Formats: sequence, structure tokens, C-alpha cells
Amino acid sequence: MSSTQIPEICKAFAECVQAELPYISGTFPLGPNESKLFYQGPNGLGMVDFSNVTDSDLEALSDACQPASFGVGGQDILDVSYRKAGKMDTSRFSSQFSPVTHGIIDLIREDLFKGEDERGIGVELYKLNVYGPGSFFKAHIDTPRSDNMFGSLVVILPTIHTGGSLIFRHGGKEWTFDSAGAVQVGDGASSYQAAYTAFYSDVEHEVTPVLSGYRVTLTYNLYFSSNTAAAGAASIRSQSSITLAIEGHLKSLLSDSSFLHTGGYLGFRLIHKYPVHKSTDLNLLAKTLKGPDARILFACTSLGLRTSLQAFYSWRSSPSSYRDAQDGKKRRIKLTYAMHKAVNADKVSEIDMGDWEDVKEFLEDYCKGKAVRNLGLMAAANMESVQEKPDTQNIYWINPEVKSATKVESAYIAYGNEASLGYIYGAVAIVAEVGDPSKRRTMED
Ligand SMILES: O=C(O)CCC(=O)C(=O)O
Ligand SMILES: [Fe+2]
Repeated sequence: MSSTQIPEICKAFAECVQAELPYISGTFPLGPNESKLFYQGPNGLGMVDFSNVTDSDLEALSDACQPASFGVGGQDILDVSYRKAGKMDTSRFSSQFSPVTHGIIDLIREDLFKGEDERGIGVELYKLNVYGPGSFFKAHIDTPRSDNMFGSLVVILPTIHTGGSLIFRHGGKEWTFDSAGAVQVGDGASSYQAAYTAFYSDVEHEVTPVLSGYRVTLTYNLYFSSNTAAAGAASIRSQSSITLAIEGHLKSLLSDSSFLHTGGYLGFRLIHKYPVHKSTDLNLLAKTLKGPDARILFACTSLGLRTSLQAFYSWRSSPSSYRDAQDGKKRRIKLTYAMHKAVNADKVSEIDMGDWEDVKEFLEDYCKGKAVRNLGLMAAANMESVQEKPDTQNIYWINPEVKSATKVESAYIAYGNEASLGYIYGAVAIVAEVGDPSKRRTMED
């Protein structure tokens, strides 16, 4: 394979992966028994009927709200230059409407998780918000309120308003959902419909200023529950043209015997961010991958490749050079190890980080890490000789490194002049094992 073809295929691959929206949106009709919202106002019980809502109803609801805060570093902050809106806690209102009865959960499972998720999806009402004229919420990322929380669902109730669009940004791309244009407002007779959008927690979003009227939303936390999801999603995955295109690009790479001609790993950096910590089971995490990440994993398994999620740790010898035991020469060393789980931080405290042999033994024998070598383009295309090293796997990264990558963090006590807390990070990625070209052909037959 020529060294120009590989970047081209990787670029086409990246375009496929990025073609995916990081959110879903749409509308649904509100039935006659689900149009009312009751709330505790300053003068007793209040009610808004969204089948025929008036401005004074909405003004009263807005007046009953408190200023909305937002979360920064685990704290709730009030700052009207960042977020100007009213909020009401769930203890103070009750809505007749529930998103569960409208099939939105099935859409989330199919569209956001490609039917890959085996865990059930739970929905929990979080807040009511009222955005009056001039209200907005600047660009932010939602803070997951637990490890299980993966996203938010926002339902925009049918009221006449302009502005208040949602802008989403991810992977350098931007999308706008004009929810004001999507809702259909009732007049007591004709049908009326609410709008909804669901998105992953790590997707940046903002609400543009409301120009006129009131924008009323119900926000729900989306989380994984222990219930098993409904079966039957498999057909949705295999019909997807994006997954097939991703598979096609990987096939073109692998069908050329000069690409990774001695075998190795294909590495895919995760496109979305996930909450992981030292006890996260990476096998379980693999079952909850978001949209494009789920597609990549699925495409690799469909091609018969052994795939897994692994954490990559890079280690520099400390000090930055060490003396080789065999020839006595000084060497600078940076090694990368792929592991199926986080490094055991407690053990790190017991290792003499200055003793390179000790560190290696720890990483290889204790952590069961596999030394990997990042291949450059010329080496992957077999245009440059690669010195074979036993026990080292070659890896070719298909997509570039991203700043916001998912990292698994382990803290350990570092002993220096004073004991302090040190951290080691493993970057989590999808890994597909690729045999040498003869084995690849066997795999396809
Ligand atoms: O009101 C919306 O559309 C989004 C609200 C939001 O981003 C949030 O509550 O975190
Ligand atoms: Fe948000």
C-alpha cells in the first residue's frame, strides 16, 4: 500500500465517523390528558394547560421560579452573565406528561447507542426551566451527576416564542436545533406538539437568547439502569449505512498485504468522553459506547477482528535516561503499555521509579501490560523497515489524538522529600488485533 493511500482512507473513515449527530431531536403530540402542569406558586397551587396556554399563565409560572444556577467543579453557581433563566425543582411541580410513554427512550437507545447497549436506560425528571425574553444559557458541558448518567433529555413545551435555539458542538462541528420553530402551539382545538432533544453529557451546548415569549422546558437525566434493554436492536445496527461505510474503509486498509504486514493493532481513540476510574471494568464500558465509538467497535467485530477497550500508559524512565544492563550505555526511554485495566496505584508506591528494570517488571508481569510501539505512516505502509522487537506490538492509530480524551486516573503516594500524591493516567482507546496478511485472508473466508 502506498503511504498516500493510508491517510486518504483514514480521512474518509473520519468523515464517516463525524457524519453522526451527537444528539437526536424531534417532536411528539401531547395528548389531551398530558397537557397540564401543576406547581406550587407563591399564592398557592398554579396550573398551566399547554393545550391552550396564555401569556399571563406563563408569566405566573416564570414568577414562581427561582434563578437557575449551573455547576462548576462540583459547586452550584449563580451568574446571570452565564445563565439567565428561571428554574423550579421537582418537589414543587408535577407534570401530566412523561417522555417514557412517547417512545423517546427507544429512539435514544437506537440512535444514540446504535442498539449496542445491553443495559436499560432510565429517565429521571431533573428540573423545569422557564426562559423569558432575554434569557439564555451560554456554552457548557453538563456535569454528569453520577457514573451512570450519560446524557440529558430536554422537552420543550408548546408555547409561542422565538429564539432559544440549542446549539451543539462536538469534534469541531456545530449543529443548531430551532426548538421554537419545532413546537406546535395549541389553541384549544387543533393538535399541539412538544419538541425534544437528547444528547450525550460530553457534548457542548448552549441556548441562544429568547427574543420573545416564554420557552418552558423539562430537563431529564438519562442514565443506565440495571434492567436489561429490550431485545431486537440488532437489525438496526446492520442496516446502518454509516457502519457499513466504516467497515468498508477498514476492509480497504486490511485487504492490502503491505499494511501492517507483520500484524499488530489498529488503535481508535475514543470520540466521546466517558466517566472512568481505576475500578472501571473496560469490558463493561465497551457495552455503553456512544454513537460513533459504538459503530467503530461494531465494524471491527463484524470484520472478525478481536476488539477490546484498553488503557494506554506511557512511561518515561526517571531520570530521563537509564544505563542498559547489557552494554552499559545510557538510554533515554519512553515506553507505552496497553492494559486491560487501570494500573494498580497502591502498588506504584512500592516501586522504585528510578529503577527501570523494576518499572518494566511491574508493568509487564504485575499489570500484564503489553509493550506497544506507535507506528508512523511509512512504517505502517511497509515503506520503512521496522526493527522487530519481541514482546512489542505495533500499533497504528487511525484517528488523531484529541485533547478531551477519556483518561483513567489512578492516584498513588509518591515519596520524594515529602510524601505527595502522584497521578498516572491511561488513555482509553478501542483496539482491534490484526493478524499478518495470511491470517487476515483466513479470517475473511
Ligand atoms: O434548555 C435547554 O434547552 C438546555 C438546558 C441545559 O443545557 C441544561 O439544563 O443543562
Ligand atoms: Fe446543559
